[in-house]
Amino acid sequence: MKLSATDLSWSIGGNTLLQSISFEVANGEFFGIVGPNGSGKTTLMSLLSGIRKPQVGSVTLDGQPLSKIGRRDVARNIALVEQQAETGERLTARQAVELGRTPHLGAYSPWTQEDTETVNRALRNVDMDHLAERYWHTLSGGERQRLHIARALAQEPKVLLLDEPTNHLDIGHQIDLLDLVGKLDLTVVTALHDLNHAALFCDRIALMQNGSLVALGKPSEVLTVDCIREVFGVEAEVEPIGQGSCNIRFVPRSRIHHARESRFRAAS
Ligand SMILES: Nc1ncnc2c1ncn2[C@@H]1O[C@H](COP(=O)(O)OP(=O)(O)OP(=O)(O)O)[C@@H](O)[C@H]1O
Repeated sequence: MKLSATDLSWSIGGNTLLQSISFEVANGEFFGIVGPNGSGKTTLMSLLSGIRKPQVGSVTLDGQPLSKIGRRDVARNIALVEQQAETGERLTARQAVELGRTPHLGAYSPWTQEDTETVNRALRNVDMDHLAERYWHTLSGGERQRLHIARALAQEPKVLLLDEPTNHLDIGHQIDLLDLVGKLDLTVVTALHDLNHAALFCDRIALMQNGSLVALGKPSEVLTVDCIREVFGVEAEVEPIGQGSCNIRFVPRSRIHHARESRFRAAS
């Protein structure tokens, strides 16, 4: 399913959080949103998911404005994993994932064996099937995060929106999760902080700064030395590795100064 943002703006209390954002995410694309803290990634996600309504502009799903699609149909098509989602309920891991089936259930479509299988598959996909009967409050931050993803997978959406999905996960589960999500037959939009992960997994990247979209393209087109310096204030070496991807090596400022001084001492 194609997801489009056209001229999106959003303000609160006189502060402009998003300004004139436009892009299209193709069916099946893995699309990353990167940018420093406070650049507007979460705000953008909330508009793309329909949680917030744009004050200016529109979000469309296969050309149809979200505002014209009923809440239930939006939930059947779009799943959002929020950055700080919590549940205060006394639920087991399995019950938390079963909530993902809610948009598909109704008076004439009760729970079936197929729903159970969908939930089992989602639990297996995030490596949480062995903890399915554990209570939520007994699980670690990373295990809970994996369940949030499983709940979204159980929803069987066409578009998966992830706001920093690798938070709390160890490196093995970070890579497994992005790999899994990339292989699903879904349109994926994910906010990511790790630029190397964005470069490795995303087909294209949108770079945000102060509520504006400042670059859009393949990872190696967006994550250039100049762009990383300008937007993140960090020095880096970038090595293109083909197919629009790249490896980034960050260089702390103190080491740059140190290297320059060493060269100076060697020359004098
Ligand atoms: N309800 C609100 N009222 C006022 N300011 C807000 C509100 N929500 C967010 N902001 C501000 O808007 C800016 C963008 O926030 P947002 O959460 O979208 O950024 P982000 O890119 O997701 O940041 P992070 O990487 O830290 O998660 C921030 O400066 C934030 O403080």
